Amino acid sequence: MAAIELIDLKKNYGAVPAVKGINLSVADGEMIVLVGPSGCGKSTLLRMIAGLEAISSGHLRIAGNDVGHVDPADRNIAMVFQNYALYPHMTVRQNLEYGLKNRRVPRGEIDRRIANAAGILEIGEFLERRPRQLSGGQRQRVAMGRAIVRDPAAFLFDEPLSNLDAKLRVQMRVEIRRLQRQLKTTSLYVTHDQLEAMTLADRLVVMNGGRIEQIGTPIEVYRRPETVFVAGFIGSPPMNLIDLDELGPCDLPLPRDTDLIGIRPGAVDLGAGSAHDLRFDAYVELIETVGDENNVHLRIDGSDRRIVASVPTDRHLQEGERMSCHVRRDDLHPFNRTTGRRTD
Ligand SMILES: Nc1ncnc2c1ncn2[C@@H]1O[C@H](COP(=O)(O)OP(=O)(O)OP(=O)(O)O)[C@@H](O)[C@H]1O
Repeated sequence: MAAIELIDLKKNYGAVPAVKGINLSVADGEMIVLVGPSGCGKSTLLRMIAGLEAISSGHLRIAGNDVGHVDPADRNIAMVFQNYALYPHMTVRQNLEYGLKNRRVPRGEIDRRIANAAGILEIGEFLERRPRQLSGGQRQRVAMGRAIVRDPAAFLFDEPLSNLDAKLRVQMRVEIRRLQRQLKTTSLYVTHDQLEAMTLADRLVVMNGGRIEQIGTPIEVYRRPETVFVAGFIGSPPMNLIDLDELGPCDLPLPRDTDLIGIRPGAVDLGAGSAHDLRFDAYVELIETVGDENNVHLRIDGSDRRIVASVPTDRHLQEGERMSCHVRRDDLHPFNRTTGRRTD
C-alpha cells in the first residue's frame, strides 16, 4: 500500500496533448475513480502510472519515490484490464503464480498467497481449469486474483467490468468494493460508467479534455458540481441546463454573473410551490416510464427549451397538459456560461 502523487503530469502523442497537466494526491488505501467521456485521457493517465506509457513531463511519486522513469515491473503496481489478459494455455493456478515465479518468490509463499486470494475471491474450485472453461465473471475474478497475489503497492483498474452483462457488472462492482475495503490497497479505477464511479469511489475525479474538472466525494460532486460540464455529466437523467432568460422574469437572489441555471430532474415540482421558488409554466410533451418514476419531458412556455422532470408514477399527467413548475432556490445550480463555472 502506498500514497500516489501526480504532479503536473502531461502526455503528448506527437503534437497532440492527451493529458494536460494533472495534479492529484491519492491517499494510502484510498479508492479513486477517474470518470469522463471517451477520449478525455483517463486510460492514458492510468497507463502512465503503470509505466505502459512514457510520461511527457511532470512527476509521478509512489510512496514518496519518484518512479516516473522506473521500469513498469519495478513499480510494484498491479493492473486489471477489461479483457482480463489471462494466458489461455495456462490453468487458473498457473496464471496466478506466473508473475510470482518470475519474481522468484519461494514456493511456500506462492502457495500461501494463492490460497489466500482464492479464498477471498471464492475461486478455489476453479484453480485447475483453463480460462476458457470459466464464465466472464469468473475470469474477471481470476484477473483480480492475479493482482492480489502480487501484494502490490496499488491496484489500477482499467474498465474491468465493461465486458460483463448488466447483472454481473453490478455484482462484481460490489465485490470489488468489498475487496478494496478489506485489503485497503490504494486503487485507481477508470470507468465511463457514472453509476460504477459513484458507487465505488472514495473520491471521484471527473476528467474532460485531458484535464481534471472536479475532485470530490461522489455526493459532493453530485450535490455541488463546480462546472457546467460536471453538472451535465454526473446524474441520470442529466441535469437540465437552462439559459436564465428562457425562464422569463426571475426575481430570485442569484449571483450577478449567473446566466445559466442547472436543475436536477428530481427537483422539478409539478404543482403548488412557495414564494421562494423559481416558477415557470411548461407543457407536457412526452411521458417515459422508468420503473417507479416517470421522466416527464416538458417544453417551457414561450420558449423552445425542453426539460425533464422525474416524478412518481402515481402522479397522473397527460401529454399536452400545461403545468406550473416550481424549483426551490436551494435546488438551483447557478452557472456562468462563458467561464463554464458555478457562480455561488
Ligand atoms: N497511441 C496513441 N497515439 C495517439 N493518440 C492517442 C493514443 N492513445 C490515445 N490517444 C488519444 O489521446 C486521447 C486520450 O485517450 P484515452 O484512451 O486516454 O481516453 P479515454 O478517456 O480513456 O477514452 P475511452 O473511454 O474511449 O477509452 C484521445 O484523444 C486519443 O485519441
